[in-house]
Amino acid sequence: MPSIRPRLGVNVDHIATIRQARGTLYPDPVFAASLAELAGADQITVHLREDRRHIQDRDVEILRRTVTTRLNLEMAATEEMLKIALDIRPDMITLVPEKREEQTTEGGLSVVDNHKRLAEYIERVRETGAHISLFIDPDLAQIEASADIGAEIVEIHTGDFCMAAAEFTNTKVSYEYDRDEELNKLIVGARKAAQLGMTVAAGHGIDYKNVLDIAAIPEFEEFNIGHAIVARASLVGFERAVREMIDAMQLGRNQGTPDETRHA
Ligand SMILES: CC(=O)[C@@H](O)[C@H](O)COP(=O)(O)O
Ligand SMILES: NCC(=O)COP(=O)(O)O
Repeated sequence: MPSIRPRLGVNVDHIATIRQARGTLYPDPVFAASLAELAGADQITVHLREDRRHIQDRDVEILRRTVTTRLNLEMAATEEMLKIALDIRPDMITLVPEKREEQTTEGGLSVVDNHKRLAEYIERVRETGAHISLFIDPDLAQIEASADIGAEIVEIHTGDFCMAAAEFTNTKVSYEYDRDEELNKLIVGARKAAQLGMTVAAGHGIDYKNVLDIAAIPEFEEFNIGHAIVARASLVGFERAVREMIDAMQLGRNQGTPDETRHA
């Protein structure tokens, strides 16, 4: 496998989280997106949540006009979001599950349980002309169901592995997961999705350390990373934070996954 680094989609949601915390006009996720692109980001990702807790409609509208790479709109599979997507026409749409009360996205879409509804919804999303991605858990049944309903891309939820890989955390969740088991799910899931002909992306909870093992998995062509980059940017600056993530992704990709960890 070539050691070309995966594409980086920089998620600027949490720049908007800081802005919304005080109801100010700053910091502006639009400016952050431009800085990310200047630093080498391949894509800008935003999640327009139904409760508008961070990204606002105005952000998506301006980003559509200013992003020069690719705009990836994450959204719930609702009528309201479809209308916005048809108006905005992002380059890529990632369908994600959403719960109002969650602190952050807790799991992937259940394509298995919502097969018919999602298949019909995807057909309507195609009218936007966007590439369509489904955010799913590293679960073989979900991956097969995604291919079955015609997903071009799947973004595999890396959150459980990232929690398991966390050495220090202020939550107890990390201890519920086994690191190697979770990594193996990503390896096997990414391989399966690629075999089924889908482009494979990774996202959620990825930081400067755990990215090394995930980027080593050659089937992952794209990463969407937000919280860790925004957190680092608050201390070292946005462009540097993006460049350091790109370097870490390249390092991980170069190191590769040892064959003995690639269980079928
Ligand atoms: C779908 C996903 O993993 C990200 O978009 C994540 O949702 C970032 O935003 P939140 O922190 O609001 O969940
Ligand atoms: N889809 C995942 C994403 O866009 C960013 O998630 P996170 O890095 O903020 O956890």
